[in-house]
Amino acid sequence: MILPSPAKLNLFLYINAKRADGYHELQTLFQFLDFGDEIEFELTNTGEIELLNQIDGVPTEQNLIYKAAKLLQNHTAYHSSFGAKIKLTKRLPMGGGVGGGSSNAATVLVGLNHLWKMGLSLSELAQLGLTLGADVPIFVQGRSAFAEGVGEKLTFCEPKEKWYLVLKPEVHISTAVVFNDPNLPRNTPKLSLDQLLSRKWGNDCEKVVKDHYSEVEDLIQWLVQYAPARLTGTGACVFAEFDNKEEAQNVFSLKPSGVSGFVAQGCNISSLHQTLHLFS
Ligand SMILES: C[C@](O)(CO)[C@H](O)COP(=O)(O)OP(=O)(O)OC[C@H]1O[C@@H](n2ccc(N)nc2=O)[C@H](O)[C@@H]1O
Ligand SMILES: Nc1ncnc2c1ncn2[C@@H]1O[C@H](COP(=O)(O)OP(=O)(O)OP(=O)(O)O)[C@@H](O)[C@H]1O
Repeated sequence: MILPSPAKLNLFLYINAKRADGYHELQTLFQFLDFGDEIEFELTNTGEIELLNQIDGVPTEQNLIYKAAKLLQNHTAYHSSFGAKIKLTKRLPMGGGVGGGSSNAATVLVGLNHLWKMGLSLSELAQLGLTLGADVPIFVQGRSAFAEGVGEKLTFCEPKEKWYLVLKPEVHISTAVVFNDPNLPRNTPKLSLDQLLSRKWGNDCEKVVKDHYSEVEDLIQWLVQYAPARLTGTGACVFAEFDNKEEAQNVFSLKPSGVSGFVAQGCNISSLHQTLHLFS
């Protein structure tokens, strides 16, 4: 079985506080894209989790695909003979702010729960997923949402499904480093979703990321000539929104050299959940 592992954008992202455990309280609007990785599963009865390909620089034990499969496997001893061979087709930039690793973890949790017939609900899987990363629950739930807490308190909503040009400069940005930056704004007042929806959208990480990475600043400056543009997550990807695919593709064809990217449409039901008919 082959399942999609889509990207997300943070259409806005505000940081409201730093918690005692070091994590930050956020208010963010997540939407999925109809573009992402793919994960192929073959069931086995060996009890082993085998990754058929590796990600450069990520040891198997740290690969979120492996961690998610082990987490689910260890959740009930009853299923201990269930194993899987897993193959990843990677298209999403790593450390890009489009949630590739978290999405991979969620596709494995939802996919193996289905294939191993474990019967866990999406809420139970989201709770398990939160132990792997703050962005895993949204991918498990599979519906666009306004997120609070560290990203796990979800209010589902349906932002316009616009077309996006997503571009990545040639830099890798660590989420932890951005959140640890002393100059990061951490006190944006919490607002209601209605208040946030009616304002111009922004990302509190953008200024510190631009200050440290001139490539990000330059790319945003270039993109805003054509359309509203900003950072997703903690970067490095930036995105611009368009009303139709042609306009997005036109600007893509003009992109500066050394920059990679893709054009995709926002979607309020993730391609994973559409494939598994989870909401039909
Ligand atoms: C920036 C976002 O992508 C927005 O969607 C997410 O909040 C990040 O989610 P993620 O990549 O799943 O992040 P995690 O792997 O859980 O955390 C990586 C590191 O980022 C910091 N972190 C992350 C999320 C959060 N709400 N506050 C934080 O301070 C912590 O230092 C943590 O050690
Ligand atoms: N299956 C995986 N796919 C991608 N990255 C993985 C995976 N497993 C572990 N990682 C590690 O997680 C790091 C972050 O990867 P990811 O692609 O999720 O970043 P991101 O898009 O910035 O995420 P976010 O938007 O959630 O901050 C990588 O640099 C890599 O070391």
